Amino acid sequence: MKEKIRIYDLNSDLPDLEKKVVSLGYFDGVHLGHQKLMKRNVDLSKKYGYTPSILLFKENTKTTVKDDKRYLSSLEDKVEILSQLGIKTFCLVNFDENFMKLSPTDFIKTIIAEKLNAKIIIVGDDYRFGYKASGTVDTLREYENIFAYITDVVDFEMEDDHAKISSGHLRNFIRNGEIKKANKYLGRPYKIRGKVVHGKRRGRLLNFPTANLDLSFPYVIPTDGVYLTITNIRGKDYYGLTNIGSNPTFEEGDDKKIETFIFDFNDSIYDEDISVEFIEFLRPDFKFNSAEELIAQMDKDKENGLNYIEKHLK
Ligand SMILES: Cc1cc2nc3c(=O)[nH]c(=O)nc-3n(C[C@H](O)[C@H](O)[C@H](O)COP(=O)(O)O)c2cc1C
Ligand SMILES: Nc1ncnc2c1ncn2[C@@H]1O[C@H](COP(=O)(O)OP(=O)(O)O)[C@@H](O)[C@H]1O
Repeated sequence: MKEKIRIYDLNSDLPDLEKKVVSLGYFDGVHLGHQKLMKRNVDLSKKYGYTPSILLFKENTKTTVKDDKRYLSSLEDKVEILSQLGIKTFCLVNFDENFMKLSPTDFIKTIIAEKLNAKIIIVGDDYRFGYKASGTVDTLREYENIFAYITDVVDFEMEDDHAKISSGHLRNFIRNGEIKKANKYLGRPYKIRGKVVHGKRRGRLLNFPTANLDLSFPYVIPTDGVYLTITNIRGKDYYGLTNIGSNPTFEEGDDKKIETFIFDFNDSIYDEDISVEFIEFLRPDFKFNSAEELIAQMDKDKENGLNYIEKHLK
């Protein structure tokens, strides 16, 4: 069932005076740590009769990601996942010059108090805000009485080696092909979206047609190799094998491609929007000596994929 949500644009809509519990952060990937904040948000909203809400940026120009300009989730992905967790009002703001220049106290006064009418603010321990990220949890606490809100700080969720779960770690796990580990801390399979585009039309000749994906967003791309995946087409899920690489058997130095051979599927899906969820890394990408050797390996990949589904996913 689709959750009923509301979008409130801070740059163009009139201030929304509904009393809110607001989670603050960037929330790339909406991982288990982020999910803990949302659970707290929803619980407190229920208890006090406020609206479970979140403040998100309209653009993906977060400066703290530094040179790392790829992300785990688009705004659309975040809204989908967060609404399933019970967030009802999505407050969106441009991450522009004006916003970046707000001092911590101006951020509290204009954004938290005047525009959001936040009664409870939910953040993680390391939350920073305002010009040059100079505002901290202590700053939030300092102004609670003046602006009539309270600050609720949620503990970190930990990885098995006692590091805190972080979007940065998850981006690295995915880049290294450590899909299972990433999925564990995401709390769901890593998912990318895009449109199906034309390739070299070789797949059909090999008896392994592949849907080539043109990403709809600068997603973090898993390391080259073959993965067991779930492709969603027109609302239906299909298992399949996704190859990430530049087809070294056939061509050198070509652009990287993300292409999926979908099990039990036989239809034209050019130009359609699909999503691909990564379940398991099966093997690295190789340069084979011939198309026949590649086909023999793809047959084995299919068998391995089907065995994995039988053993772990049924
Ligand atoms: C399961 C699977 C595994 C693949 N593994 C490799 C590989 O190891 N090396 C390689 O050069 N190409 C690999 N490919 C990619 C094929 O070369 C590619 O699908 C084929 O050239 C078709 O390209 P096209 O979509 O442009 O028609 C793999 C494709 C699939 C579906
Ligand atoms: N089982 C399948 N898996 C992937 N694509 C399929 C499948 N069956 C049909 N198709 C269609 O065939 C196309 C892939 O054929 P292929 O010969 O690899 O062409 P291209 O090089 O243009 O990707 C896909 O984009 C899709 O429209």
